[in-house]
Amino acid sequence: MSGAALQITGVDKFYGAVDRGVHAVKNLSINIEKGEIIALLGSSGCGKTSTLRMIAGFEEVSRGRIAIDGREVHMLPPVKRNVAMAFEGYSLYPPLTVRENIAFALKASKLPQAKVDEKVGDIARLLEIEDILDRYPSSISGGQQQRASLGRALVRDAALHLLDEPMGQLEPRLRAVLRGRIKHYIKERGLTAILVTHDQTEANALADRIAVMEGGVLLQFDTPQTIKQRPANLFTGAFVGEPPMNVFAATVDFEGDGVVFGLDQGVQLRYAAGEFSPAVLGELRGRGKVMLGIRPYAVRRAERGVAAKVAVNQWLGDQTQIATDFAGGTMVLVEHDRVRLAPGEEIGLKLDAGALHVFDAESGQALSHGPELA
Ligand SMILES: Nc1ncnc2c1ncn2[C@@H]1O[C@H](COP(=O)(O)OP(=O)(O)OP(=O)(O)O)[C@@H](O)[C@H]1O
Repeated sequence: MSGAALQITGVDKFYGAVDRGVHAVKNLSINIEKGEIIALLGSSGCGKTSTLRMIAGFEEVSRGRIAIDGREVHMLPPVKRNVAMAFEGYSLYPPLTVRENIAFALKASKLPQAKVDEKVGDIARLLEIEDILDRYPSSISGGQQQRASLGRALVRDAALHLLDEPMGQLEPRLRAVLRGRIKHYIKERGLTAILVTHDQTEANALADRIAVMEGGVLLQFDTPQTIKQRPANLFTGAFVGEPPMNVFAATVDFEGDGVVFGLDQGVQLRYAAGEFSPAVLGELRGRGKVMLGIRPYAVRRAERGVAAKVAVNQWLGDQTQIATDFAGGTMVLVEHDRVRLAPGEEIGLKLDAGALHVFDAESGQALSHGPELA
């Protein structure tokens, strides 16, 4: 069973009757290696919390199997699964101080008191909660409770650390600082962690691999870089990346030695056939329609490019985001310098073949990324 820390095989979750209730997680299979940090990423209601709760044992598995460290656990209660959890609603014990709450998690390890004190001190420093260690949960803020709960989970020795939106209540500066520290802490100790988040920055910063979910279905499970550069489908392409990928419906035609994508309002994007591999050309041939995606960072201004009209131009202090009216929709581009363009100005856009993502018009499955097949 090699180094698999977690194996989820064909798992379904129904709330209510099997096959009739709410189908929250659909035929999920996923393997996680020891020492990996995984993010379950998706919009509200996509099934990520249900997945985490099934791993923890707070929700029953309707179908399928879950194994931790090679041992099937889906029939076991939470305490028998050897998992440490920081869950919203999995609250601190009110009669114990923050220090006692965190130390309590170390009870089973039977460490000498000095060692317990050291561990509690270390994690409190890391999470910036040293000053509230002797306070009770009812007298600290939501963000402090969240960090205390995270500390309680992280100090524990466990096969899996499950973190549900662990920094959701923290302000952005603290969240950014803690992300780096938590990642370092987890990696240094070789822990295996699964994080639920709807914040892609958090997923990108913390995770070795991201599982993108939508409608209870796992859409892609890969490194942050691959998900950005080679999204497996239109949903992932549009969901991951900020600002989001520009997406346009297009017809495909072959004219002479070239490929022509026809967009709304008669806009045509023309490419030499040589800009795509023969396999991509084969994939495009015979397809009436596709969806085209291009990231805002990859859209370039060019005098003789395709016409677009500036709608909104915003300088964000470190980048300019320009939204243009283009082919009956909106094409957003990002430049690193400050760009002075007024709304209503006409500009030309260049969409390099190398930056085009082509998706099937019906299924949304990726067909090609730049010149290569998906
Ligand atoms: N106890 C429940 N009873 C019935 N349906 C539920 C229950 N819990 C979740 N669901 C439904 O299951 C689906 C998945 O919910 P889940 O909480 O797993 O999503 P999520 O991606 O974690 O969302 P969020 O980010 O909002 O927490 C949703 O349609 C939700 O309404």
